[in-house]
Amino acid sequence: HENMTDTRPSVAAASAGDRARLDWLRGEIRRHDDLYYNKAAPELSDADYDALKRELRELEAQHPEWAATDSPTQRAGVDARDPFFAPGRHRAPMLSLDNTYDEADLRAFDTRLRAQLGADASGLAYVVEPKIDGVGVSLVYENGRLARVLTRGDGAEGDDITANVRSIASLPDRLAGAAWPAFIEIRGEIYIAFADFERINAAREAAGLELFANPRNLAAGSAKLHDPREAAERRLRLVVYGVGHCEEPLRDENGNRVATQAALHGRLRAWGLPVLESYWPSADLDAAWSAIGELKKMRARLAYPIDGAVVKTDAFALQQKAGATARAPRWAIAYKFAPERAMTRVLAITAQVGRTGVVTPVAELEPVRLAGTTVRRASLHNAGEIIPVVREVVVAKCPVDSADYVFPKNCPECGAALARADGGVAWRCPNDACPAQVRGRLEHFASRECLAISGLGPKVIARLVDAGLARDVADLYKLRAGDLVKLEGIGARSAENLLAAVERSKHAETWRFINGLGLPGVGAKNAKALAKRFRSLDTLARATESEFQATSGVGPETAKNLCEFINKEENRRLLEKLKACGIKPRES
Ligand SMILES: NC(=O)c1ccc[n+]([C@@H]2O[C@H](COP(=O)([O-])OP(=O)(O)OC[C@H]3O[C@@H](n4cnc5c(N)ncnc54)[C@H](O)[C@@H]3O)[C@@H](O)[C@H]2O)c1
Ligand SMILES: [Zn+2]
Repeated sequence: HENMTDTRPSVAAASAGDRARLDWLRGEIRRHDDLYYNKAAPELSDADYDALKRELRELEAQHPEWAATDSPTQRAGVDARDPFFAPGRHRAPMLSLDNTYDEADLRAFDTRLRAQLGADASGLAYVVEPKIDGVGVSLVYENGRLARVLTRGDGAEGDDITANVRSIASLPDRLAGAAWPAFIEIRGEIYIAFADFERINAAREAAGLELFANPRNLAAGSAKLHDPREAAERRLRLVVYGVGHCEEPLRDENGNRVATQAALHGRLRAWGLPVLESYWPSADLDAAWSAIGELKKMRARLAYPIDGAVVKTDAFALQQKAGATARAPRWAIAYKFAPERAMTRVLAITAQVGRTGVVTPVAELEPVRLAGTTVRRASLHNAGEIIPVVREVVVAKCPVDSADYVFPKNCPECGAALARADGGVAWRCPNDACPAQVRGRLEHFASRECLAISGLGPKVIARLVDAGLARDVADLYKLRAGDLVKLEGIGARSAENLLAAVERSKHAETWRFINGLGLPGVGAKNAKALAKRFRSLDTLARATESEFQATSGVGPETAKNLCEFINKEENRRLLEKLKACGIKPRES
């Protein structure tokens, strides 16, 4: 799979090759940044992403003549801004952290820092903290009162998400005790506990909604919801670990200066803020390294998901002396844990057919604990921190009679011969009437980002399709109570509720229908842009390729595919059928 999609030139090539590789890396990293920050749909695990970034950094170091201020290595990772929220300026910039997966790098960080500090290096000690895998936030307290909570944004200006985090019980409206400065930015992390992550994903699975890839994605998405009540249901949590700008020197209740990171944790706690469960004051890097080992061992027992450790210079005076680049402080580094691995038995491999007919193999596993969750299934295709992936076959452990897995030649649902599009890597079921595809299209249509039809989850949809009551999305509008109650598990009451929800959806916004139709290359964002441009489904159905291309966010490839899609006979018929069923999308 990787080899087939990978068109990058070989690393071994000489200077011209280096330049090509560098350009490829910059483009590829930008693409993954967009997927991660703007679409919340990363294709790579963080470890794989960080490896690309590291390679780019090394190439740029070897070739200073190719430096560019707009290179992805020069920016603090931008978490996308949303104009829905009021902007808020940070008094001290919110930076990123340099990171590594490698002990030697960590030691090089110590050597570098000592060289920079010169004579002061004799006083260098560290604090090791867990690196919480959530969303960085800045809590601004004015005269002891919470004034606002900002996201990192581009580091200089973030989004004011105060309304969404008000529901966090551990976030005090007033700082406790006294001796708080008139103005202070407190830095911390918003996160989602594993238990809540699993609860929310289970509910989403039952409702036929798309799952969140990991707790960090869920936290990021929840912090930016446009409805504070909905955000409250996600049960966001908070932990704080630092200070940004502060109007006056920090003091404890006895008037003594707070001069170290370790002492700061005590101060934050005294103010009634939720602090780290554990942190490790470490006299030198050896001590820090063994602290990291301890942290790793207790990883699964912590209240928050973590992706590594942060090693920070303890003394504020030395932090100041070391300073920061535009991207990250020089006095701290993140040591990230490589994705966890565990060995288990593959019980079976099932081939799943998606909404567009693409067939993907999934390994059914003997349940195994990994990264704090129980893993029962793993993709044989994808990658990602929590989305489990099979990395290696332990041949020595295979039973003697085990046989190679043979990818099916026919669709496991309808038996049609699988086909591969020209140049594509995916095998597809070519049968548009394939029950798996029909179910997939209906699930997508009913999902929250589309028509949001409550009560129409995967189970109900499977029954409708099995009973022949729904062959396409328009059939949903022809359902009758009499037919529904004949289905297993559907009573008169739920039939009535379902029909009411279906009826309501007739008047949903145009973009929801556009998204629900499953146009190639179109998600919620593009659907909104298309709705804005064409206003009605009728106009959209008459659009030309160049009109599609003039829509913001639609590239030439998507424009071509859209044109093909709307001109296909069966899609035209579906639109006519939807109209005949009385749908009346409203502009929004
Ligand atoms: N998978 C992908 O395609 C993809 C794409 C882009 C970025 N990413 C990931 O996103 C990350 C880049 O984001 P980033 O710049 O925010 O870096 P980061 O998240 O790796 O580290 C910086 C952040 O750590 C947080 N943090 C947690 N605990 C902390 C503590 N105890 N002390 C201080 N800070 C703490 C802070 O919010 C800080 O902003 C990278 O690790 C990268 O792997 C992945
Ligand atoms: Zn099929």
